[in-house]
Amino acid sequence: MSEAEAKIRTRGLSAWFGARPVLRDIDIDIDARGVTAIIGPSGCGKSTFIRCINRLHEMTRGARMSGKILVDGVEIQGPEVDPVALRRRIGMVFREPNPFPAMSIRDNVLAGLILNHGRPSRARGDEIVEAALRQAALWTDLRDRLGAPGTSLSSGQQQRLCIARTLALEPEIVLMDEPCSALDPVASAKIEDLLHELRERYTVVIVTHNMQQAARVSERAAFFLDGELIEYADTDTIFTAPLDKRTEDYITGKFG
Ligand SMILES: Nc1ncnc2c1ncn2[C@@H]1O[C@H](COP(=O)(O)OP(=O)(O)OP(=O)(O)O)[C@@H](O)[C@H]1O
Repeated sequence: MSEAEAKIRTRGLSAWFGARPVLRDIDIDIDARGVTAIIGPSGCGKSTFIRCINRLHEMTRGARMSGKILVDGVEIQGPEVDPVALRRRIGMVFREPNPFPAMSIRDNVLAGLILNHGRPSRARGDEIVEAALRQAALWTDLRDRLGAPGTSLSSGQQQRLCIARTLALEPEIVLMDEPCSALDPVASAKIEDLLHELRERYTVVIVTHNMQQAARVSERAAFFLDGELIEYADTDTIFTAPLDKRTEDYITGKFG
C-alpha cells in the first residue's frame, strides 16, 4: 500500500484517558473506498481509534492524543482545521441507533445539514432525503411516511436512518462503531448488505467484535490488542493465515 494512495494515515498515534494509555504508537494506512474492520477484544482501544479519526476523542474530559492523523495527506489535528467541518467529511454511526426523537424521518435525514448549513429549499431537501434514504435502502419502505417520527421505526430501520443522516452530508469517510450491536440478526444482515453498497463510494472503517461479520463485510482487517496494532492485512489473510500468534489465538477464539 503506497502512502500516496492512503485515504487515512496515522503515524505514532497514541491516546490516553487521564494518565492511562489506551492507544500506543499506531501506524496504519487505510486506502480510499472499501471497508476496513477494526477487531480485537473488549477494551483494546477500537472505539478510541476511530474516535481519534474524527476528533471526537478530544471532546472527552481528560482525554488526549499525540502523533499524526492525515486524511488525504493533510494533518487533521492542526489548529487551522475546524473539527465541525472535519466531522462533515468524516461521518460516524454509533452503537445504539440514535434518531432525534422529536423529529420526523425527513428531518432526521436532514438534521446534520440543517445544523451545518440551515434548512435547504423544499425541492433540494426532497432530493437529499430521497438520495440518502435510497443509499440506506430505506426509500421504498419509507417514502410514504416521511412525516412520521424517526422513533416510529424498528431499531434496524432506525440505525439505517442514522446511516442516511450521515450520508446526507456527503462524507468521504464513514466510521461505524459496532453499528449492529443493538440489532437482531435480520436487521444486522441488512446493515451488512448496505456495507457492500457503501464500499464502492465511501471509505468505511467499522469496529466490530463479531468475527464473522468482519470476515463478511471487510476487505482489510486490523487486529488491536491492549492499545497496540498487532496485525493489519487483507481480511482473508487475517482470518486464514495471520502472521502473529496473538491474532491467530484471537480469531480462533482462544481469548477475547
Ligand atoms: N470515557 C472514558 N473514560 C475513561 N476511560 C475510558 C473511557 N472510554 C473508554 N475508556 C477506557 O479506554 C480503554 C479503551 O476503550 P475503547 O472503548 O476504545 O475500547 P474498545 O476496544 O472499543 O472496547 P469495547 O469493544 O468494549 O467497546 C478501555 O479500557 C476503556 O475502559
